[in-house]
Amino acid sequence: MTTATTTTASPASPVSETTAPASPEAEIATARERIDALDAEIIALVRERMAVSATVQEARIAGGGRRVHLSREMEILTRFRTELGGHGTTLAMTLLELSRGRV
Ligand SMILES: C=C(O[C@@H]1C=C(C(=O)O)C=C[C@H]1O)C(=O)O
Repeated sequence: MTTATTTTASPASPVSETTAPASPEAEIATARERIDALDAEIIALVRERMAVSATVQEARIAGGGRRVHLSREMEILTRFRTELGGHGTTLAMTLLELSRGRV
């Protein structure tokens, strides 16, 4: 006969209770490693975005259209502003300039 095992939910905690508190220096070093990893991912994503954007632009130009599509850019600017505020607009403008050059 099998007996049911009961599990006790542990309280949500971002830090293990068995781990001693890290020194400020160790905490900073760990956080900076994560920042460096995130930055590497962001840079790879920006490069991928530039390549995908170039595909769209080349297809449109091959079809007789223009490189720039302003209403689509407005959608992107609005999304970034909605999510991130004024700096989101700045970030989106930089991404657009990286992706299609200066207009
Ligand atoms: C990639 C496109 O072409 C251009 C580049 C854009 C972008 O990088 O997001 C957006 C609009 C266009 O100016 C598109 O129309 O989707």
